[in-house]
Amino acid sequence: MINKTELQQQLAALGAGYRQQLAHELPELLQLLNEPLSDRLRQQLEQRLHKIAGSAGTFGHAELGEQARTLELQCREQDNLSLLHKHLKYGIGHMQRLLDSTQSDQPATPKTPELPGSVMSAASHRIALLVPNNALSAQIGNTLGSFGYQVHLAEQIPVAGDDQQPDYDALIIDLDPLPDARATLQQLAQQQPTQPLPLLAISSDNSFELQLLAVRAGASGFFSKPVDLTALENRLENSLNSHQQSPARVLVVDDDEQLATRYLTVLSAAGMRCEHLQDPTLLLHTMHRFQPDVVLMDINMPSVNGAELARLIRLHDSWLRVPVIYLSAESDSTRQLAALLQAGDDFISKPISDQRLLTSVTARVQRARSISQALSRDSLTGLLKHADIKEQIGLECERALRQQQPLSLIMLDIDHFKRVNDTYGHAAGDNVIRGLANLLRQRLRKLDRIGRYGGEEFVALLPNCAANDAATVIDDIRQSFSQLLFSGPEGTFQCSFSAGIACCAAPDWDATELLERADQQLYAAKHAGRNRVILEQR
Ligand SMILES: Nc1nc2c(ncn2[C@@H]2O[C@H](COP(=O)(O)OP(=O)(O)OP(=O)(O)O)[C@@H](O)[C@H]2O)c(=O)[nH]1
Repeated sequence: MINKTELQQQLAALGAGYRQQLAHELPELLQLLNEPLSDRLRQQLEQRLHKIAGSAGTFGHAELGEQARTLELQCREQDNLSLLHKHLKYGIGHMQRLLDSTQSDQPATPKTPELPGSVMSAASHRIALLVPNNALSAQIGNTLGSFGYQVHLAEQIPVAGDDQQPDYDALIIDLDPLPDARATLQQLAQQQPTQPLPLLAISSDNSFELQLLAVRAGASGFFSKPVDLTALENRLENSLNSHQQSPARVLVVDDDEQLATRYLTVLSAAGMRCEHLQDPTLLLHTMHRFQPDVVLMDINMPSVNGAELARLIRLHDSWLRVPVIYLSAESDSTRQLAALLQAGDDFISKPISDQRLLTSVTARVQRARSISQALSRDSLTGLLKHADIKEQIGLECERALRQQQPLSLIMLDIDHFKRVNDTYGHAAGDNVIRGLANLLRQRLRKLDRIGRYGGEEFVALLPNCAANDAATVIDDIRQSFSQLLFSGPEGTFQCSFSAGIACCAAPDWDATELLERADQQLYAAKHAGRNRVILEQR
């Protein structure tokens, strides 16, 4: 991701290019007015003014853009051609003067947009622990360590560095031993950066007042004592996930190359992945290849209009969840509504400021992602549902065969889970399921696929991973899981799981029965006494 200075330089270069283009375009428009105004000429002028009206504001020439919009409307509505001719001549001359009044070596650059916090990679998260009680801090440290977090003990509130980026990803704080918990929370509230990092507070004081102070300090979790450690880890993971999502993917469909480049520069600088599509005939191919989270669509393009393209996207079930936002210089609200009725989700009128563009796209992506998550993910664990993980098995097998790489499939089942439910209750059982799901997610790689296959049964797919390596990884996770302490009404308890592994690899690439083969190994592990991993021998 580029920094603020680089972004400013890039925007300044784009602004200079745009200014140069206007410096050619305006005299050309004036030249056209040397001829009498025909219907064809009037149409041509309307289109060219429309383009300026939609872009000038974005490049910092707001007044010039408004003048272009007024003239565009006059081209559309004024029947008296000689009067129109006079208005156009005067108006375009005024635009020329406005352009001249901005220094060519200092292009009118709009305010640089605020960049959201940096997007983290999948690397293990660093957690600062301000928990002076040794026993509690050891319990939390051990549990989080099992989940793969790097835990650091802090003696005082970690202070953000000069660049406002603290060297930890989340803070867990026990308020009880502090001399003044309220003052500490107030101090935290004051030093919050624009995008606060996850904060989890622990206290035996459950009062409304303290919880409110915690919220003001940016807390995303509040835990009473005794602390339910797996619930704490679960909240930590959710907070980190919403804080550090993978970059948004934005497809910009616009025939105006300069404007599209500016959108791409602004959005990319905020960490988004962007593509510009100029040739509408490549739309379906690009959607398929790039898989955008959101499409920004121009309305008026030479060969096809944006509403038609939005309808084309909506013909396909797999893209129903992708929002289409029209970015258009169309100011007529009846036409805007007509475009929305055909397809599409929102309308943003050009010119659009960089900040508004960023905010609109970010909000749309977040909403589309949470809807998609709710539809395809299991609500208890956030893992893929049965049908989705089965689909992934098919896709990953095809990919493994194509790339001639091994693919390991692991089936896991929690041992004697009925007994857990019967002894500690269904809610405690749910906590165990969630704990195993989080452990798998934290310890496996980003490219691995994990699904909840049945009640307490899970499937993990490890691409480009040989059977022996998969066995080592999952056995390590098995040991960590068996050491986790879960909380029930009668006190704490521990659980274990059994796992079976099958792999398709050279020279045998048969992937069709992979799931069944892993299931047989799982059955063998249960039969051999549980709490073990059995690898298919071939
Ligand atoms: N708490 C909770 N329990 C569930 C859920 N889904 C399934 N279960 C329970 O999981 C238990 C599974 O029990 P069994 O299939 O008999 O197996 P087990 O007791 O785990 O024994 P082994 O697999 O042989 O080690 C059943 O009691 C289900 O009711 C869930 O979402 N939450």
